[in-house]
Amino acid sequence: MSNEDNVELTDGFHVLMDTLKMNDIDTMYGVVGIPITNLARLWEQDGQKFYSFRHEQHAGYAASIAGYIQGDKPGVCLTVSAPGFLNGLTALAHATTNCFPMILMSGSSEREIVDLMQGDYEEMDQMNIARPHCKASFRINSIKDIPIGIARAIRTAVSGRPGGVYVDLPARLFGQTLSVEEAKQLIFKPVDVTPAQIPAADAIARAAEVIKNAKRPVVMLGKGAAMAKADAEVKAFIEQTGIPFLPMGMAKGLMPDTHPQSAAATRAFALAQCDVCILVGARLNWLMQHGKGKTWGNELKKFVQIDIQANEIDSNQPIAAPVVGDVKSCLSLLTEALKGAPKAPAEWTGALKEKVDTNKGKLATKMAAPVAPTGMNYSNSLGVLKEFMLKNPSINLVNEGANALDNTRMIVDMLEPRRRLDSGTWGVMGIGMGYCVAAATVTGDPVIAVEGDSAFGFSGMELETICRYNLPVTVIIMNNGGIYKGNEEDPGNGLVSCTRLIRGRYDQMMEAFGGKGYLVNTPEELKAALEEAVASKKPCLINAMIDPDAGVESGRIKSLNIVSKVGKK
Ligand SMILES: Cc1ncc(Cn2c(C)c(CCOP(=O)(O)OP(=O)(O)O)sc2=O)c(N)n1
Ligand SMILES: [Mg+2]
Repeated sequence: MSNEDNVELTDGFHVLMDTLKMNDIDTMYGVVGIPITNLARLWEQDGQKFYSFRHEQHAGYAASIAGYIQGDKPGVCLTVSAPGFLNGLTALAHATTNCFPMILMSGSSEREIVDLMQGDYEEMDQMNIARPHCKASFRINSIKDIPIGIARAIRTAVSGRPGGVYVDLPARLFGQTLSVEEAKQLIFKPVDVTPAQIPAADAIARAAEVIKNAKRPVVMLGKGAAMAKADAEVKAFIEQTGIPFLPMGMAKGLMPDTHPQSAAATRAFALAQCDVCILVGARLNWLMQHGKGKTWGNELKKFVQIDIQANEIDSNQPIAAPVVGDVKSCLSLLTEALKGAPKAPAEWTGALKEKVDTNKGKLATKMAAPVAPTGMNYSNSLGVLKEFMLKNPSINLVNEGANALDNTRMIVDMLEPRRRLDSGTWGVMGIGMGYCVAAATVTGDPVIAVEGDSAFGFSGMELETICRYNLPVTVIIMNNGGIYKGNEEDPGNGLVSCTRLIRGRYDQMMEAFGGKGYLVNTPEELKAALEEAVASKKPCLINAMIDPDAGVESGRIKSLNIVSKVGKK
């Protein structure tokens, strides 16, 4: 395109696309509509990937977990203005809470109309609405600012503690033009967006001293260590020190769950009895009972905390040895400082090993239990998946629900890092199908999703998306016919229990979109279906009928559900 001076021109669409490509971004997840449909069309015509979803929240979850898996590059979600932006905002907040690097880009109304509240099409002050829910919120008003605006968004999303960034794109920006020459001068790739952040020498010395004097140390591995891809550094530290480790949900597989130093099978005993806990990219939040109470033996432990965010230190408990920096740098230096130090005391590691072996024996008995007439339970069904994943470790495992989440996390061992992708810090329901699309498209590996039947309901329509892109995804519905359980009595007066669901034929839902559905009632049927489904590399859904009475209310966080003191009035 050129103007009367015969100068070759480009426009906002192409400067944005060229800037994203310059930063190795070749994929967007989203839902098209005014004013971004033609951006998505041009993006695909340029040979880039656009995964078109049925709801922006799931496109956003896909972008959030794509960022987590990639680590040094954010996932990108593109939405229309106002309602589309708001649908994506939950996922942006989820990314920020979980420290996943993600960019939400939404088309928007023009400032002058929004600021005078003159009633534009889908009018909303999106940049300011997003700001409290993400690391940063930018608006790009001029075509010349696109390169620096995207560079800022990428660096903010991936550097330091990663998180979500919002980029507001007023519709008129796309129609602005600029000479191709000038655009070439402006477009750049930011240098070193995830710089090493080296901890202070005295912090390393202090932490090494605390660890050397520990009688009953334990390491807690968080998803921050998994996302940092500190696989080698974690292995070296754990094996040189001999210290037992506990992985948080998404850190499973960073060290194989079958490793002899894993204390996961006796987490409660390890946390209550330890005297020093070394937090590696893990926060002392609600998932760890804030580092206090009976979980921790009702006594203050000595904490060593490795975290890239300085103000995470002392968030819940005093930290005896804070080590602020990136996980790789911190662990390498700490391992060096501990060279030659005695390993963790055999008395402690032996006591843990004994407990681990006992608890694993109990679980094995539960997994081998015969199926009751009322259906499989979580143990004898997930025992099948446990065996399958041990034989096929390079499969992405997506997981959400309550009992479906807690039991899968406890029963199914992970052998590889960044393969277990779950509800994360918020315990949000609805991440399932979006995560499946991203895990399959980012890694190219098969995906298995273990879904509570209620959790699946939040994103179930994206089965059509999964079928449209013919992705190697096997969804297992743990169908107990309810939220937590499926047998709660109806309250009478023709009302239906608030926790009950239809124990439906989700397998037929998958068949409706051309995928393969299986209905299974026994572990044997589940095993056969799982093997066939994953081998097919096609979209499949296994509807696993689970005893409605098998679960417990709210999994292991029942205490968070306040119960009325006055009962029914
Ligand atoms: C967005 C959202 N809504 C509601 C909830 C509350 N919730 C809900 C609705 C869950 C579903 C539990 O039922 P399920 O069928 O998925 O799993 P199980 O029946 O196997 O426990 S777990 C849970 O915390 C949530 N965490 N997130
Ligand atoms: Mg359920």
